[in-house]
Amino acid sequence: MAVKRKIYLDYNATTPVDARVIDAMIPYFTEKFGNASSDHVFGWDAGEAVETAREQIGRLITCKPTEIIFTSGATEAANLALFGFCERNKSKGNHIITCRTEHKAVLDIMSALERKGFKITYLDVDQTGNLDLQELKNSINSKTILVCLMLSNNETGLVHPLKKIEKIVHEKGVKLMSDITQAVGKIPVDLSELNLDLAIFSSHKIYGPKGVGALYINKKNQVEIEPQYFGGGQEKGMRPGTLNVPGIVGFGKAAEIISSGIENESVRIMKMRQKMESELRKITGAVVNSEYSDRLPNTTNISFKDIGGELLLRKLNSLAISRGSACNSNTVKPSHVLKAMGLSDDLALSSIRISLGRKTSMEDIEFTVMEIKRVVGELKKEMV
Ligand SMILES: Cc1ncc(COP(=O)(O)O)c(C=O)c1O
Repeated sequence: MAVKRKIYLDYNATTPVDARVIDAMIPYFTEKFGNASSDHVFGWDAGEAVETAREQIGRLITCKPTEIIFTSGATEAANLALFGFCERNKSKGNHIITCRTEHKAVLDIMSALERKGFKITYLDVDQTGNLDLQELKNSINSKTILVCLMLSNNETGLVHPLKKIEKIVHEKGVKLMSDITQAVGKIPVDLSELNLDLAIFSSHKIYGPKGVGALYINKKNQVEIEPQYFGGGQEKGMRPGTLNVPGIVGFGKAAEIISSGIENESVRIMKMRQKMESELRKITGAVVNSEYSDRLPNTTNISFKDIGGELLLRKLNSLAISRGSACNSNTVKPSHVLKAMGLSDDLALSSIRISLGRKTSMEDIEFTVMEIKRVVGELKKEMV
């Protein structure tokens, strides 16, 4: 099908790699191709570049470079964190608390941990996607070793009050892990203030390359995990294997670039989102999910009552938007996040996620609004 105009509005799924990031990476494929573990000049160059990246990332999230372990992405970091933590701490208890609206990268690991004998509490959320902090407090028992709650939701953009959560969890002597993948680069994330014990995030959400991410392990809080892979001892033995030097260099550069512009960019993006939502809300039956909650500036999740989401996306073929999270897009199951918020199957299926980013312009937004209004109007006519 010929598509005249293409607008990318799926920045929560992935982002284009910044040209400056590519420039920074190229030498590490060519003249500086060394293995960071090698003890000679090529290895030293590569090793130094990895350490620079660690510093750049540390500055973005305010943590020590030594607290960062490079992985292939947030999913691998989540596996290492959760299996590694549970294995190391199983003598202290077998209970973990998480939430129904977490990303599959966390929820699937929780199911695997359940099969290994761990007990998982899945906290409910209200219609806005928010947690009941009293319920969190009440769920912690003498067997609880870990609470795992994301900073911001990939589908709705909802931001959890992690600072308050941290107080509750630490007062009970329990450790706190967070999937900060969607928040990093979109809102300021300061780990020295949040006092998380473990955190996971990814390069490709911040205009860096795919296939590289990180696990943060809080040194001050003496968090310990058991390695899950064995080999050459890289990354303090936590993630052995030859390092993806070009990818790591790109991740570092992306972190450096994004850290200087978060505030201005979020104001620019918020303005566009406000304009878009105020227009889309005029469509009869349109509801913005998590609208009045603390939300990422770039994310809109909107339901159109009685309109099939699949048909809507097919007809909106000039817009790259998503139904629920990218990992769900091949299935027609309603989003587990929207279902947890109490939406019916039909309403959840009629929801789309629009996520704005660096290349989005006001003109794109005007076109998007026009297209959505036109297609929803057509679909409504077809229904009568
Ligand atoms: C909240 C969240 N967690 C984890 C992931 C997985 O990240 P990665 O693709 O780096 O494995 C994603 C990506 O979609 C995400 O949005």
